[in-house]
Amino acid sequence: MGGGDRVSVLRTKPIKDVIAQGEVDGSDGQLGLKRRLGAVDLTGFGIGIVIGTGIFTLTGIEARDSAGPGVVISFAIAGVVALLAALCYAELASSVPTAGSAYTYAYATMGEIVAWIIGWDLLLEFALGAAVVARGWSGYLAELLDLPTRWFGEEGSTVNVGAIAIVLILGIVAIVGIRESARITNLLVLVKVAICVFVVVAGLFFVRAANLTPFIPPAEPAGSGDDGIKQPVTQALFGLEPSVFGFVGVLSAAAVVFFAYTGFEAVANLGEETRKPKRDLTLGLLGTLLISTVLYIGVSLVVVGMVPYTEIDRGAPIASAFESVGAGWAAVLVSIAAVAGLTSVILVDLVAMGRIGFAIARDGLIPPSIAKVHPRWGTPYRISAIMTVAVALLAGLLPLSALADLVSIGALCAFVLVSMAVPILRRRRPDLERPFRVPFSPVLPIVSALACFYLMLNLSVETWLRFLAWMLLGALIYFGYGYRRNRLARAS
Ligand SMILES: NC(=[NH2+])NCCC[C@H](N)C(=O)O
Repeated sequence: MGGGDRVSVLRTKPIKDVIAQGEVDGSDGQLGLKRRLGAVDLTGFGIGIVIGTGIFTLTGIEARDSAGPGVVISFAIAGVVALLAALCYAELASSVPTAGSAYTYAYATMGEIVAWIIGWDLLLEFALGAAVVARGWSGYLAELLDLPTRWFGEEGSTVNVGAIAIVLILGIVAIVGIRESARITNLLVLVKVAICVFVVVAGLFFVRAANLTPFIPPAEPAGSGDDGIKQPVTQALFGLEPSVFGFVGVLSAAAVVFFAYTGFEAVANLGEETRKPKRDLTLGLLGTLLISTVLYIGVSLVVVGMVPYTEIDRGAPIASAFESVGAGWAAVLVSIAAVAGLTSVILVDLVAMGRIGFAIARDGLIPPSIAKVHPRWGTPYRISAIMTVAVALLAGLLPLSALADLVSIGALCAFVLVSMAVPILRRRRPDLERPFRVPFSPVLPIVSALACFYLMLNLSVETWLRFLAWMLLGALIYFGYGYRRNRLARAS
């Protein structure tokens, strides 16, 4: 199944090459990473990147503007869709452990151009994920410590010093070592998960049934806000009347809060650094998703149960819910959890981003010299350093909060393709060893792809246009460089 007999943009990378590449040991000094992680570390990285801005801010906005207490159902729906994608990831990651995740699976199944599209898409998701959250981190810290918004705030700051600083510091941690990154991530995860559990348990005492009825407020026409390129693609395509609340509101909130689940795929990028990848990648991916879904449902239920949805705070819904019942001290804890959460999200985004870039550069689709692994730290330090600086500049100079949807569309696009890769790989390489198998294939992977695509259609026309612009830039780079210069092209 080599590429030589195919139109070259569709050439595929033989699966045995993919596996051999992943097994190169970093200690040879060459293009290989070192195996230093176990199942707990992987789950730590997963929860590290998942629980962050989403639960701490989107809960309030979506409950108030779109779903009411039904936002709990939105979190559950988004969690189920993410879980379907995670099952598909688990099958591919455990049978073909790599640093490139979706990019590499596509290279082995759907061909080079699709691989490049996913790789380029993942770079967008992870780089922008880090930048958007760094911006939020800075704003949160400014509020907590009363820092000047000129340098730290979201609005009106020219150069966001806080965002640049946090990206550079965490970028250095990511470069210095995967063990160091794992230790810090695990610590931050412990803090935020403990506080989330506390929020759920303590919050239950303040839940009032009256706040939860009606659970899904009746649908009503939306205000005039969502016109033109701001409207969801579904609405633009099918001419649906814009409405909020009701079941439609719950669904559109599910598309937005999906952001809160994005990032778990980062675990699949650590396949070459895991000691027992065949077992632990599955545990890491599914463990992350199960724990996060339970916590999200618990936290959102408590928030809408404590405060009438019409009065929920848009900026800091959880902290102010506790303030409103006179437990202001709990609000401090919640702020600590938020800062810990956002910090770990940025760190894991930077770690994963380096692995994706590493895998692409190793294949020569971008210059292979930047894939070099540091002899002592065992990390792809060149590509990580280049991308960290790029992310710091982005986060420092651009008001990014509007771009969070671009992170979601990037994740969803990868999920669609990963889901499709599962049945394709089963037919092409039927006797590959598969430590984990998605149940009910191909039905479940197809449902997963359709559900992710449906959520993509719920994002705005504007987001789609930006996404297409990024892809166009990618096409220029591919045909200008990678198409001719990559390893498979040179070998044929
Ligand atoms: N690669 C990413 N998708 N990064 C962003 C992760 C955002 C995270 N799920 C949150 O709620 O804050």
